Amino acid sequence: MKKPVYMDYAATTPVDPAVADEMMKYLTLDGVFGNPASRTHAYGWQAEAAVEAARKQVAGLIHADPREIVWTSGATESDNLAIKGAVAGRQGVHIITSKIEHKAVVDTCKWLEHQGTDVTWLDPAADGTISCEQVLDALQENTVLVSLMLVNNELGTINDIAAIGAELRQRGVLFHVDAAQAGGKMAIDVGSMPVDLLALSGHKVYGPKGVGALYVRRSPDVQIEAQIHGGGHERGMRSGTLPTHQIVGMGKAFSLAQSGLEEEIVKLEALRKSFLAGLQSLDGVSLNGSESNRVPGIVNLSFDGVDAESLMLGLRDLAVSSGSACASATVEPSYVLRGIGLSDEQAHRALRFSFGRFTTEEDVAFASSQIVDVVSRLRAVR
Ligand SMILES: Cc1ncc(COP(=O)(O)O)c(C=O)c1O
Repeated sequence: MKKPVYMDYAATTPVDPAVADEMMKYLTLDGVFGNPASRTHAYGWQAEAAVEAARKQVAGLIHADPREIVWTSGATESDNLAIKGAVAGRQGVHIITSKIEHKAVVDTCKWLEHQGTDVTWLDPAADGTISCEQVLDALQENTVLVSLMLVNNELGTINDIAAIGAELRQRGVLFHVDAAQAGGKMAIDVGSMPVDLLALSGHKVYGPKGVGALYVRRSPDVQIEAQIHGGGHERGMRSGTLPTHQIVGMGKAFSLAQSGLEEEIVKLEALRKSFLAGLQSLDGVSLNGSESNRVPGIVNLSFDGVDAESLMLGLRDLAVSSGSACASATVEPSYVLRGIGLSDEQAHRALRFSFGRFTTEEDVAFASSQIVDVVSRLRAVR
């Protein structure tokens, strides 16, 4: 069976072949399979050296000090560690987040809310962004943390994290940023972006699933409570034997992302233009989220008069996502699209198309022609 054209890079990316090759060297007896925490023999030392080299590569992409990188199992865990770790043991505190964060942040903040933490849930503007003023207006004397995403996973929109961070730094409020969808898609420099905690994921950047990192600023020094206890790995912040092959994979993936970043952005911008140009013959198509403040590889579109579920069924030769979560038998409209002001009906008409490193001009031309055909057909039988 011919595989559908993959247009769901925001869900996950294929592992780059160069990354897979590198990972294979860290698994078997003839490779570096030791436990990086084994201090008594060369097997451990070699594994530890590989982990530290990868730490440098991941730090490199965001211009951090390698000592500021804590390995985790993915951005979900990084978000949990950052948010719970910043609030742990503090009574009567207040935190701020938005209604369109990823579930890893939303559900973590809801859990804290149930434990008694006061949470302000900001409403984004219709373009999908949160403004500096909104954050400043929501601050209270007891605010200890703000958590916002850099790039929204459903819309591809970018928040002005540098401006918000500068204000929060002045006021001594910790700033956590979920950058899972930003890594490898835009330049990130923690030198000019005053954030304290920043979550990254391996599998969104052509690395393996099941590995991620949390950037924890050293200057000024940020203290968080560990959420997983055990052998005291990662300077006590996250215990558990480090998965050398996963970490080496994430390191290689991040170094490829760094060296190819500019070229990749140019390529994705061109693909996006071609994709949208291919849809020009259709009317009643609207882009969800800001026109300009966005990464090029994620495009969320609503099609007037067409239900996204039917559209997806018609687009059998494309792998896309609706951004809706299936809860039991009913398909809930995306809370992100509802969050930017779309009605349930409008949210049900949206699909997310995301492309990446291995997408070709032929792929996007095929995708847009399929969309034109299926949307026209569905509209004709209304
Ligand atoms: C914005 C955002 N945050 C967090 C996550 C969770 O990342 P992971 O799959 O590495 O746990 C994702 C992945 O979908 C995401 O898009």
